Amino acid sequence: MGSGKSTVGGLLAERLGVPYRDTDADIVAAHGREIADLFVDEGEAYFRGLEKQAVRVAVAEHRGVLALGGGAILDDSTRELLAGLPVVYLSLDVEEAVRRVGLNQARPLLAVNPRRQWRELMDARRHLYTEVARVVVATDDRTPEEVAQAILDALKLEKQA
Ligand SMILES: Nc1ncnc2c1ncn2[C@@H]1O[C@H](COP(=O)(O)OP(=O)(O)O)[C@@H](O)[C@H]1O
Ligand SMILES: O=C(O)C1=C[C@@H](OP(=O)(O)O)[C@@H](O)[C@H](O)C1
Ligand SMILES: [Mg+2]
Repeated sequence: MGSGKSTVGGLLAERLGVPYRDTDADIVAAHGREIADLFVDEGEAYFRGLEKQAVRVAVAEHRGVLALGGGAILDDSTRELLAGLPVVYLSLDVEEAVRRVGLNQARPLLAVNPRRQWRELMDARRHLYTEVARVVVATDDRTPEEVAQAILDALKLEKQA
């Protein structure tokens, strides 16, 4: 959360001349409810079920850049689905994450004590991000444009003619 997946994903797609898609946006569009409302009204487990399905559909039909929600890789079968794909892990440190999204109402998992919550989530997830990623790109001290360029360099990608 806050590493810039949704922001940089759009820029990267533009640079590559391919479509961009975000599974959180797909869930909101399909269910007509914001992510925070789904968490509060239905609970995290319900949201994770929708997310698992949204990732499946997007990976099957989308050809372009796909941004996932930060918790999508908690699901074993989602990690299996991502194996072999050019997955990018955008990293950042806790202080920068809190600056970007601390106490952000759209992110229910950070709504209370964001610094501690973010640190705990990362301690639990870091090994999963590393497991699924083909490349890791640090986003601290980089603009979204610089992050997009760093991804292109790391994956050795360029726009097709
Ligand atoms: N490299 C960056 N430097 C500074 N702010 C950023 C950067 N990338 C994203 N942001 C800002 O951080 C917030 C979270 O970005 P977002 O793309 O929604 O992250 P994610 O999808 O990983 O949670 C947004 O306000 C966005 O403008
Ligand atoms: O890390 C998480 O568990 C979550 C990350 C969010 O997406 P971003 O990573 O795009 O903020 C969103 O899916 C939801 O609030 C849960
Ligand atoms: Mg996002």
